[in-house]
Amino acid sequence: MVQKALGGAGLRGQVAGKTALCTVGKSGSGLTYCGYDISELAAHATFEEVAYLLVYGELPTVTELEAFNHRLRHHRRLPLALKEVLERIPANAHPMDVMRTGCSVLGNLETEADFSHQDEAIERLLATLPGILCYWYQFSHHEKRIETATDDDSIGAHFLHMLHGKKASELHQAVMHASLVLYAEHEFNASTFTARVCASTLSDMHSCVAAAIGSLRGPLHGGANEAAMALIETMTDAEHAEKVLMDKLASKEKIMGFGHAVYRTSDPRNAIIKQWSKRLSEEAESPRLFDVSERCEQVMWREKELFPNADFFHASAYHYMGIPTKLFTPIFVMSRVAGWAAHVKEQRADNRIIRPSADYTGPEPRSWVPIEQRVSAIPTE
Ligand SMILES: CC(=O)SCCNC(=O)CCNC(=O)[C@H](O)C(C)(C)COP(=O)(O)OP(=O)(O)OC[C@H]1O[C@@H](n2cnc3c(N)ncnc32)[C@H](O)[C@@H]1OP(=O)(O)O
Ligand SMILES: O=C([O-])CC(=O)C(=O)O
Repeated sequence: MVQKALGGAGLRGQVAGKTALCTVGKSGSGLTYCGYDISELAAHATFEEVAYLLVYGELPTVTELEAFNHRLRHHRRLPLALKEVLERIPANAHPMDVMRTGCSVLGNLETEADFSHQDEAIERLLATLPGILCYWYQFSHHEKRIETATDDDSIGAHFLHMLHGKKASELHQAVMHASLVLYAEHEFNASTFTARVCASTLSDMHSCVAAAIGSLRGPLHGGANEAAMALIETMTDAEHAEKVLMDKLASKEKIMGFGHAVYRTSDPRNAIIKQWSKRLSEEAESPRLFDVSERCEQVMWREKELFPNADFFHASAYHYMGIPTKLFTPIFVMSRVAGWAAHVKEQRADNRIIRPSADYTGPEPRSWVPIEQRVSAIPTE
């Protein structure tokens, strides 16, 4: 017998499986990765340490981290065939489509032979996704064929180096670490659940990650950081921000970067990225974007009791680092691939195909009608 869906639309509140990777909103607003609080990880860990924690289950020792970092640096070079595909993707393509295609092409060229090679596939994806994005971006926008094998110590610094053509400052490297740590993992969010559904069919790692990229692309999920930027850049100052938001709320528009499916009072990642955005605004001596964002936060709480999620202050932070808006969501991919891959491993380790049921809402059984006797159901003009 089909059970009626608990928790209503969107499977909200339903437990759909087990994970040892992450808790979201357990104490109302908390977030942990493998038992470590997000505020501690964002303050002390590099992104690579967090990726290691997720993929291998424990924080690395000094030797393990050195070896991991070495492998990630060593694997940055893109295969020629992948570069040739990237060169054919036009400049007006959506960069998330570039990421999805890049992941897919890599899967063709370096197919995960069997699950005993999953860690190699994961490390290669972590190492190459920034290069896939920047190689396409620089070629399609500036006709430059860049070298994707930089000697930067971290994935964040490596990305900024390829994007700007010079080494990133200490501050920008620190912001990238925090940002990538914050985005790395979030339990059964839409894109991770997509990856797990794909993994549950015993599919390969690249298919799981490509499917997850497709889910992350939408503005209700990862795409919200770009949509938030599109909103705040229209705001000339805090007073104007107030007016824009009040008009939008009056016309029942959704404000991207606010609200959450699980957290009820705050998203713990917000306070952290907000602090970094403030630091960057001070460095840039350009407070407008930070000020309008802060006013948005006040208005949304006052009017709707909605709070900024991880995406909202990421918009101003990334903008202050000179990152083009359309590259915001792909950065989320560079980070979340660690979480997706960890979930794929977890699913594979204790698998049963994910196949829920549906409440049927269609017509009662009816008789077959031969085509010549059918009356069109489409209204004529
Ligand atoms: C990293 C991430 O993926 S974080 C999420 C990024 N996404 C966004 O920022 C997009 C904007 N936010 C949203 O669309 C939603 O808040 C989601 C998708 C994140 C969560 O959706 P839900 O779980 O369905 O939201 P929830 O049930 O809390 O919504 C409650 C009410 O608040 C409203 N609401 C929720 N978010 C917003 C918002 N950003 N702006 C205006 N109203 C909102 C809903 O429309 C709903 O109103 P209703 O009861 O009159 O229909
Ligand atoms: O958990 C969610 O639904 C969305 C989210 O914040 C994330 O994936 O980081």
